[in-house]
Amino acid sequence: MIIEASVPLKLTLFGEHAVVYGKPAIAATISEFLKVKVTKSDRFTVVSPSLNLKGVKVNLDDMKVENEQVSRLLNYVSESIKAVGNEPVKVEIESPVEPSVGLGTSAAVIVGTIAAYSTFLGNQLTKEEIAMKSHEVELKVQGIGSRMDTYVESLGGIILFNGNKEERLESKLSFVSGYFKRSMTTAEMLRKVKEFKEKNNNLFSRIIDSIGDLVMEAKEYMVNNDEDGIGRLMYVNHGLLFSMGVTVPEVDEVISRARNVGIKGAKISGGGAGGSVIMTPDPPSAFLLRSFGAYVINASFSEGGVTIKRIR
Ligand SMILES: Nc1ncnc2c1ncn2[C@@H]1O[C@H](COP(=O)(O)OP(=O)(O)OP(=O)(O)O)[C@@H](O)[C@H]1O
Ligand SMILES: C[C@@](O)(CCO)CC(=O)[O-]
Ligand SMILES: [Mg+2]
Repeated sequence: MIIEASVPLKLTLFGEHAVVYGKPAIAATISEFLKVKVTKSDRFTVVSPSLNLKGVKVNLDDMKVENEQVSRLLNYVSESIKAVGNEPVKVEIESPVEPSVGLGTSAAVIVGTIAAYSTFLGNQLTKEEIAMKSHEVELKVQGIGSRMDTYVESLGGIILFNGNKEERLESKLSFVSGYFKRSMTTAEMLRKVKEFKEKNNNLFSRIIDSIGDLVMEAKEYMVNNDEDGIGRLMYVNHGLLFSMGVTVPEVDEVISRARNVGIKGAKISGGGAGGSVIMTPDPPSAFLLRSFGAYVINASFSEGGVTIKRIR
């Protein structure tokens, strides 16, 4: 039997990082999908051609991986397997993008593995159950993190996260997105933001309060399809992320240039330190991203979240 889960990647439209400290945020699934295939096997194996390990196949028997770098790359997969069962399987991951680009690849690996492996074991979970289990795994591996990425990729759509509530949003707005090489993973950036918080507690509170306020304003602009309003807030959100050290010069340059050439809005999307950048869909947006070396992706919104099918 072969089970395949297809998981949409996501954009964080507003509120990344602040959401980890209880502030609202908006995320949306896009039309790029990561696939996880689970097949019967006599030993645990993970195959992921997009992981830059020069074609190494890793044997996860006993869930022990000797090489530390490999272990770090695979711990989202191995912890997801452990959360579901212990019957040996081969897990194959096929990603449309490189790992760690701010598009929720970590969440997609977890959601896909949990969805496919639990179905393989005859225990089909609801999307809410997949979301909940996936968040536990992401938190365990990263140490810090919100439920936003795992939830939106499990259920799909445009979702406002506000405290422990989720609100589905309808909007005709669209975004252009491209990603840059990252200098650190989201887990590392989350620790950096925590250090910033510890050194600047009052300031940090005021910055994330402002992010929270602009997210609630952005919600109104989203549902009213107001691209000018959304664009203005994208630059403000980016500036507040800059102030906490979440951005890198290459990305700040492209955002600055975007404003200079009249693009309505631009900001990073996701964990930062490079990674994904989103812009309003003005004529020069995709060209500008490419001219700065970004890889442009299909950022049109998708609905429905994770899908699971039996291949054989
Ligand atoms: N194709 C893949 N195969 C196996 N593991 C992957 C794959 N893609 C991502 N991962 C895992 O996810 C990690 C990257 O997670 P990270 O949170 O840094 O990026 P992201 O989820 O794309 O960004 P963000 O959380 O900001 O949206 C990788 O180090 C690896 O452990
Ligand atoms: C940076 C962050 O806010 C979004 C990453 O996509 C982390 C999280 O919410 O767990
Ligand atoms: Mg992630």
